[in-house]
Amino acid sequence: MSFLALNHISHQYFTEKSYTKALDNISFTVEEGSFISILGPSGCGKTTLLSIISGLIKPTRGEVTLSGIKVEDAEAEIGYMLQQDYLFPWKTILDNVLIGPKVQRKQTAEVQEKGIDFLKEIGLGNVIHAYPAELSGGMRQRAALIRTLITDPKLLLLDEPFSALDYQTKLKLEDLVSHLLKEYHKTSVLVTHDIGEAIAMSDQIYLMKANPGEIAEIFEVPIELRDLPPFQARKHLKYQLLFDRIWEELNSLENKYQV
Ligand SMILES: Nc1ncnc2c1ncn2[C@@H]1O[C@H](COP(=O)(O)OP(=O)(O)OP(=O)(O)O)[C@@H](O)[C@H]1O
Repeated sequence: MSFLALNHISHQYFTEKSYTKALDNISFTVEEGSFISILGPSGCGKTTLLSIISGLIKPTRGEVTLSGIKVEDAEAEIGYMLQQDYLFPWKTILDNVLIGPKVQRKQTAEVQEKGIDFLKEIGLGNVIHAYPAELSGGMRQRAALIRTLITDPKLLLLDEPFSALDYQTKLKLEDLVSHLLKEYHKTSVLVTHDIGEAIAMSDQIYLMKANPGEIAEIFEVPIELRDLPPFQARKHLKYQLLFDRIWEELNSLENKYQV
């Protein structure tokens, strides 16, 4: 049985005057512990696909399963990291991290210790009692990741989590996030516009085309790159070769479909 399986997903948005065929017949599977990226031009349906994987949107056709269970029934197993951190400004970093366990009534001393350990591991040990406004954007995103990981989700959905950060912070955070996700053997799906980020972080890259949204091509990231931290992977010759292939494919898709 596949860990994550998308079976013939199609989705249409209906408005009063028109309808948009956002996704057409998308099927693929993701292995447990792997990291995949969904890459594509604006409007190709990346966010729609991620919302369907999360169970937030029910597709017009098809279904998504997580360990054989429909995602709508596996909500607790799915964690998110979004472009905005959505930390509560009136709560300390530690209290923000412990929101999930609190809501689930699982806020034990052990969980609190786990939260503190996680925060130390990601370099936030000295700000656990600070408030979000006292932290930089990169620090807040790190706290948001820990808030997600503390509930131990089976699947992590990352929706452009680094796109609001400055370039240097983004590169540092890619390394930290990648390290943590590998250490805890998480399965992750990243949506991004950034070819370099997709290559540096993923095992596979699903390139989408628009109108309607379909998987145009799947790129396997060379094993030599997967074993490296993203920052190091970016310096590898195979990174550059794959970057060029994806760049060309994206350009030809844009010319073909006038995106
Ligand atoms: N709520 C909605 N109602 C109607 N049409 C929608 C809705 N959400 C998205 N669409 C349309 O569906 C298509 C896919 O949109 P989606 O936001 O999933 O693309 P995307 O690849 O995530 O775009 P971007 O990279 O710009 O965020 C687009 O044509 C968009 O206009």
